[in-house]
Amino acid sequence: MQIVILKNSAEVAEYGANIFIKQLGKKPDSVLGLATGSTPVSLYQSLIRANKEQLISFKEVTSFNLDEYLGLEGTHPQSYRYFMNQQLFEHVDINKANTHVPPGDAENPIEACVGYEERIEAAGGIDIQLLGIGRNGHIGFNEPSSGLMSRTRVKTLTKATIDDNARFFAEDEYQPHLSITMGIGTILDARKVVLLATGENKADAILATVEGALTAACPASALQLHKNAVLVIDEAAASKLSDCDFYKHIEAENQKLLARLAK
Ligand SMILES: N[C@@H]1[C@@H](O)[C@H](O)[C@@H](COP(=O)(O)O)O[C@@H]1O
Repeated sequence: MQIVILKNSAEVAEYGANIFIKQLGKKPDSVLGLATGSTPVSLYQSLIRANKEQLISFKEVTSFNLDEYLGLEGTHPQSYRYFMNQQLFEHVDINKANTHVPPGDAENPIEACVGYEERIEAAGGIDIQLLGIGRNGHIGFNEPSSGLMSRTRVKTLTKATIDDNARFFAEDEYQPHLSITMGIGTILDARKVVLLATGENKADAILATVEGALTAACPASALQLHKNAVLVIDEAAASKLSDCDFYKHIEAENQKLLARLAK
């Protein structure tokens, strides 16, 4: 796991955005795995800017989002489809027909999950998957106890996640307690994974992800198995790691080596 510790959330967003900008420069028809939540919003803003400045194009991009609330239509303001339209898709030159979010209004959610996996496979698999992390270590909506090889399926949300996300719903509004989410196995199949985390309230989850055991109790710890996973985190999210200086030293050495090889 590559661990990049930066000063603040603005630097995290910029670093993360540059990974995606480079990816699209190298492969304009990339298959992107996208995420929702508040953490990736600034990264999406950087991508929108880069698109407007014609540094990158989304014309040939296909995208697959991690998850969706079960029971919400894509037009519902709290649905993740709506979020993606608002935060990214409507501001860049992407062909909306090539954007995929699990269907929260599927009549048969079980079949819809199988179909989602088939579409990812037909697109050639995900080149680069963006992730946030829940306070309990969830990725997508893979809550603690999720199978480490799981595929896209219906998942019940924990009370902690429902409470954390309650801020997005009005008090009298229906808040779903079920979701459709890519599985941990689906995420691990992506050729590259970029997890962003900022703020002190993510410090325990980051500690468990980086230094804890590989366990379904912390779904993000599965990234320890990934060949090409990078964690981009700020000082606050890194604050419980045992040796931040060592992680920073490794990263500085990595960068030196890359700079030497690029000459
Ligand atoms: N399903 C999403 C996750 O994909 C996201 O990582 C998490 C953290 O969100 P935030 O970035 O707002 O802390 O929230 C939700 O539960």
